[in-house]
Amino acid sequence: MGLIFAKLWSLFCNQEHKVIIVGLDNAGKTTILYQFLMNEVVHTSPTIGSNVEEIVVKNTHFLMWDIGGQESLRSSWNTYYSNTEFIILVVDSIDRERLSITKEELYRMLAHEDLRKAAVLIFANKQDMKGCMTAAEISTYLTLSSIKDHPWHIQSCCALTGEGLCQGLEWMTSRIGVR
Ligand SMILES: Nc1nc2c(ncn2[C@@H]2O[C@H](COP(=O)(O)OP(=O)(O)OP(=O)(O)O)[C@@H](O)[C@H]2O)c(=O)[nH]1
Ligand SMILES: [Mg+2]
Repeated sequence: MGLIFAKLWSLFCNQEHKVIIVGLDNAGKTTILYQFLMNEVVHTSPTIGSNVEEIVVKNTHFLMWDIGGQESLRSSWNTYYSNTEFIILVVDSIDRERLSITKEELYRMLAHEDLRKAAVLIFANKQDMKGCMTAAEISTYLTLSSIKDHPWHIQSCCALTGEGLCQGLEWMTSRIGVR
C-alpha cells in the first residue's frame, strides 16, 4: 500500500505544469526563459513563434512556452492557452507608453475560457533601468487588486542579473496543489 502511494505521489510530483510566458515585444521574455534554464544571459532576437523549455524547480517540472510578443503575433497567443496552469506576464518597467496595451492584453487573457484556472505571475522586469516604474506602480496601473478570479502575484526583477526570478518561481511552486 505504502509503495503504491509512493509511486502515485512521485507521479503527481513529476507531473508537468504548463506555463506560458507572454508580454509585449522587447519585455525580456526570452531572456528570462534562458536565465531560468542556464542561469546566464543569452543574446536574443525577437521571437517569431515560440521557444519551449522544461524547467525543473525543486522536483517540480514546468513546461514553459515563451511566445513572441510583436503586435502581429499577439492574436495567435490563444493557440497556446489550453491546459495552461500559469501565465507569466513580463512587463518592461521602463516602457510607460505601452503599459496600457499590456493591460488590455492581460484582461483579454483573463477573460479567455481556456485560462480560467490559470494563476498569473507578473514580472516587473528591467528594474536596473533608471527611472523605471516600480512593481507597486505597475500593480496600481494594471489594477491587479481587482482580479478576484485568478490567483496573481507581482515580482520585480532584472533578467540580466537574475535578481527576483527565483522569488517568482517560488511563488509558482507554492501554488501547486493549492487548487
Ligand atoms: N536593461 C535590461 N535589459 C533587458 C532585461 N531583460 C531583457 N533585456 C533586454 O531587452 C531586449 C529584449 O529581450 P528579449 O528577451 O528578446 O525580449 P522578448 O520579450 O523575448 O521579445 P519578443 O521575442 O520580441 O517578444 C534584449 O536586448 C535584452 O537583453 C533587463 O532586465 N534589463
Ligand atoms: Mg522573445
